[in-house]
Amino acid sequence: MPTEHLFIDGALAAADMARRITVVLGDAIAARGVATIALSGGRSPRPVLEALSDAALDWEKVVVTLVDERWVAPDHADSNERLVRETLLRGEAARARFVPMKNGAADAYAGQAACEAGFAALPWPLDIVLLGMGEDGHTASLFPQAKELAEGLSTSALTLTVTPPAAPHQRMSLSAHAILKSRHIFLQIGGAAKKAVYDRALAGGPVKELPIRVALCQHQVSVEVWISE
Ligand SMILES: O=C1O[C@H](COP(=O)(O)O)[C@@H](O)[C@H](O)[C@H]1O
Repeated sequence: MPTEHLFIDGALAAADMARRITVVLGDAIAARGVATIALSGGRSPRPVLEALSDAALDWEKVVVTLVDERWVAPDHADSNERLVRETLLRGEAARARFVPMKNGAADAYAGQAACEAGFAALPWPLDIVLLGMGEDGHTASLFPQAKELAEGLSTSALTLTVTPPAAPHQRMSLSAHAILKSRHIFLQIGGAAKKAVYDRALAGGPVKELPIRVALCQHQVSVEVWISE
């Protein structure tokens, strides 16, 4: 079972999560000289990343990358790289090394090999994989109904290309294998609708219907969940 941190307010949850991330990254630097974190996109992480940006960390020793990315230019409004650059990689935190998922290839399928090579060169296991969840139960870009979902759940590669069935843009995503090859999984669940999906995912059912189960229902890596109303 995941460890749950319960908050009445999303801002308090975000501040607490940022504090916990700071501790884990600081401990990683002390133990191994480097700390690694993979971040999700979407709306949920914004306040966490803004708070984390002010953390007193040796940012030169921090590697920041992504859990998933939309195949759009890095200045596009839907770009997760843009989100991370605008919210986290400011001030002292700009000294962190950012490893993007998007590269210069014409599309995500053509860019897959270079993306995988970039991830293979990271120091594994990653210290933190910060996940979000959609109301359809997707996490990273592992979408229910996606034709690539079976691959995402079974491949030994770290990344894969996904065309979401009902969301815009081709995506790059961490595979389930990569998500579980981390020291800590942190998950944000904000609002009643997501909480209901989260509860359903904990209760059971096939991973292909609620892919978030891949992170929640396993014994490989510790999971902490920040839940807010
Ligand atoms: O498409 C995505 O959605 C999920 C959830 O996003 P949110 O806006 O509801 O927080 C996100 O975790 C994932 O990284 C993103 O690409």
